[in-house]
Amino acid sequence: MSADLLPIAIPTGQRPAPIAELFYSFQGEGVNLGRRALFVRFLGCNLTCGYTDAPTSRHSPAQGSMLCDTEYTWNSAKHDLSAGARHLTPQAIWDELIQLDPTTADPTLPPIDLIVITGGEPLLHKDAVLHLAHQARLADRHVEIETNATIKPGPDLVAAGVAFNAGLKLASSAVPRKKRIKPDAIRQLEASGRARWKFVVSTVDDLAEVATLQAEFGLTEIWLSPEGTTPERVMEHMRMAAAPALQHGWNLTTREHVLIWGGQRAR
Ligand SMILES: Nc1nc2[nH]cc(C(=O)O)c2c(=O)[nH]1
Ligand code: SF4
Ligand SMILES: [Mg+2]
Repeated sequence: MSADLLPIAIPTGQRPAPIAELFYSFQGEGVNLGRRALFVRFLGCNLTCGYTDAPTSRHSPAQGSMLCDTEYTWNSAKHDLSAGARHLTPQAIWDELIQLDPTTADPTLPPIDLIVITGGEPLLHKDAVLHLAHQARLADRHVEIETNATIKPGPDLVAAGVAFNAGLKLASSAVPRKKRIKPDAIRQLEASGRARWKFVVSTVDDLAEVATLQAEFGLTEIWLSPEGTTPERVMEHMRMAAAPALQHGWNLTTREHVLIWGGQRAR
């Protein structure tokens, strides 16, 4: 980890935050694809991908083709959010992560140097995320935050040295543009120099919108990610996106956990 970062001040805020799951897997997407990682998944999201508004019943039909693959973190009309969820202080989250790390039980194993913080939208729980980022830095582990890029990360989190997998949502999510495109947040993330822009794609219309957003906001590092919770859909959308990605100078990730485990939770 680079030594040019600001000094660390561990915040004292230890308000409990809602956790959907903690798990150990491979980072299934992006620049660290295939690396072993410890995952923190927070509950709650400020968007409703697949729906224009928060669904009111379990039968509310989806309006978008891009569906959220973790509806169990926010869609209370369809899921009992309290089932299996826990409220943990940021330090308790960190302590459990360390217990999940197989290196803790067997120090002969190579250490896990990556922590992935996801949701839902993890930046709704910024104090907890900041605490985890500081602890990770002290332990010389990298942090990637999977965010929907609608919330400004703030200078503290940027100074903590985390990377942002900034998953801007497209029209195919059915979320109104005003809610999913927040120019100030996008600019702050881009200016941090630590944002990789991730777009979940399944159609050529999605690709055209990626090009428009890239030009509008001057996004530098773009990753396409194939929509889907089955290996077949992931492969179909990778094949659709491959040639345009090469042509535009975009990277293309797979979703390794879907190829291996389909849509299973905590994988
Ligand atoms: N293995 C694995 N890698 C992931 N990368 C980002 C994930 C996410 O849900 O944000 C994810 C996930 O759910 N599983
Ligand atoms: S931003 Fe992510 S977690 Fe939130 S609804 Fe959209 S896909 Fe789901
Ligand atoms: Mg996922």
